[in-house]
Amino acid sequence: MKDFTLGLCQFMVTNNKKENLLTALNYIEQAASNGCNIIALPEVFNCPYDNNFFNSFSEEEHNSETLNLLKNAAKDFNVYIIGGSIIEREDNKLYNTSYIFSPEGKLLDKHRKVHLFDIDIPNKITFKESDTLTAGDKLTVIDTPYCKIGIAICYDMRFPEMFKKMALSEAELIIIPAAFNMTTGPAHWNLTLRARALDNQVFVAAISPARDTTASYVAYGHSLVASPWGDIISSLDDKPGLLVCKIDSKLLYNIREQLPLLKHSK
Ligand SMILES: NC(=O)CC(=O)C(=O)O
Repeated sequence: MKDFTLGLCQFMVTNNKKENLLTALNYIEQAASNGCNIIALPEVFNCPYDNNFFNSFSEEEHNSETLNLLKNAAKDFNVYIIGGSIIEREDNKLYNTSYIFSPEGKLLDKHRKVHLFDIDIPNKITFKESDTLTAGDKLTVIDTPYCKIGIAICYDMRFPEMFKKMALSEAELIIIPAAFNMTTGPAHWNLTLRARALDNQVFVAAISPARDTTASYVAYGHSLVASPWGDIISSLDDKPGLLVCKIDSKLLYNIREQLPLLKHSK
């Protein structure tokens, strides 16, 4: 692992795909001009997070205006892009999928959300992703010249065993496009992200859409970076914003040496 600068783009997602793509591109350009080497977008960043929109906003990988834009942006700005997630369509099935591009514009890998968000908290929030989506079934850890990056999507973060597997596959940074809501966000967002970082002695970066109180699903916001010590080293509030965070590789090496949790794990 070596030092680098991470950019998290937290913006408002609307029901106009073209507008969302333009916003994403503007944020990527701004992050690149602030020296970011790795830039990440929110969960389902080109479409409202709502089952009613998923099918009509879905795209096939081989013919996707969103993936073309991300690929070209990665090349034009010479950066790694963790493309939040989009609704991917394949063989009449829909997936919540994150695509990762290299600075050469090469598709390095993709991660399909493994744990679908099916919850029912009476009078608070009910959501059933499995009404429209199919779950992914693989772990995603990619190698870059900066560090090994694990990818998880939102509800995946609640499953510590998945994060342990990524850490054992040598992930040093885990990036999580996510969209918690106004019930689970205040209760669990910081706690869960800090715990995943501390347990696995990795940097954790979570990127949410900005909060839109008029949306059917109101995202919590609060994109953040947690360190391998388990503290929050940089964060946003609920409004649109760009988070630029310098990642100090020494921090990870020192913490792993001084408190060798991964070595002692049985
Ligand atoms: N939206 C999700 O996938 C997860 C979430 O909001 C939560 O776990 O809370």
